[in-house]
Amino acid sequence: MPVVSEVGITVTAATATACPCPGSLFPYPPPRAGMAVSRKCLRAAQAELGAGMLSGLVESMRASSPTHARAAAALAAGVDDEHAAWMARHPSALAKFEEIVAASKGKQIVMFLDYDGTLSPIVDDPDAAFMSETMRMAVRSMAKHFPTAIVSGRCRDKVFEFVKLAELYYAGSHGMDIKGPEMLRRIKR
Ligand SMILES: O=P(O)(O)OC[C@H]1O[C@H](O[C@H]2O[C@H](CO)[C@@H](O)[C@H](O)[C@H]2O)[C@H](O)[C@@H](O)[C@@H]1O
Repeated sequence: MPVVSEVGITVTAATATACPCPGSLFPYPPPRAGMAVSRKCLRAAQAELGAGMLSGLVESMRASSPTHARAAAALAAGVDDEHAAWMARHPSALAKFEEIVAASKGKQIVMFLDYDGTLSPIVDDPDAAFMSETMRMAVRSMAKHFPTAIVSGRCRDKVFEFVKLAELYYAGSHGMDIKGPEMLRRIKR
C-alpha cells in the first residue's frame, strides 16, 4: 500500500519475511543488520511502538519538513478550491499515519523519502540544499525502526554527502544507482 504525501514522503507496507528476533524494545534489527522481519516480530514491534512512539516520530518528521511550513502558511492564507480538491485526492501520509499503521498490520513498513524540498528546503543554490540536524536526527530515528531509503534525481554520492547516514538505502539518478547498508548483501532473497 504505497501512500505518497504532498511533502514527498512515501510509505510502503510490504509482506514481511523471516528474521531472528533479538528481543529488544524493537525486536527486529535496524536496516544495517538486514531488513527482513517476521510477522511475529512485526506484530510485537507494532504493539510496542504504540501511539506515543509513532506520534513522536511523525511529529518529528512533520515539524522538520520544510514543505510543511509552506503548506501551513498556505492554509493560514486560505486555499482555493482547486488546491483543496487536489489535497483531497493526494492526502498527506503524515495526516493519514494512523490509517497507514492500521493497514500495515502483519506487513513491513518501509520508508521512501525524497530529498530536495522534503528533507531539505528548496534554495537557489543546489549545492547549498542542506538538511537540518533536527531532520537528520528524525530520519536516523525512523531508520532504527523501519528500513529507510532516499530516492532522488541527484547523483547518489551527492545525496549521501548531504544526509550522511550510513544506515539508509540511497537511490540516486532517479533510481538508476542504488546502494544500501553493507549488511544488505548478506540477506538471502
Ligand atoms: O529527486 P529530487 O531529490 O527531488 O531532486 C530533484 C532535483 O533537486 C535539485 O533541484 C531542486 O532543488 C534545488 C535546491 O533546493 C533547487 O535549487 C532547484 O530549483 C530544485 O529543482 C537538484 O539540484 C536537481 O539535480 C534534482 O533533479
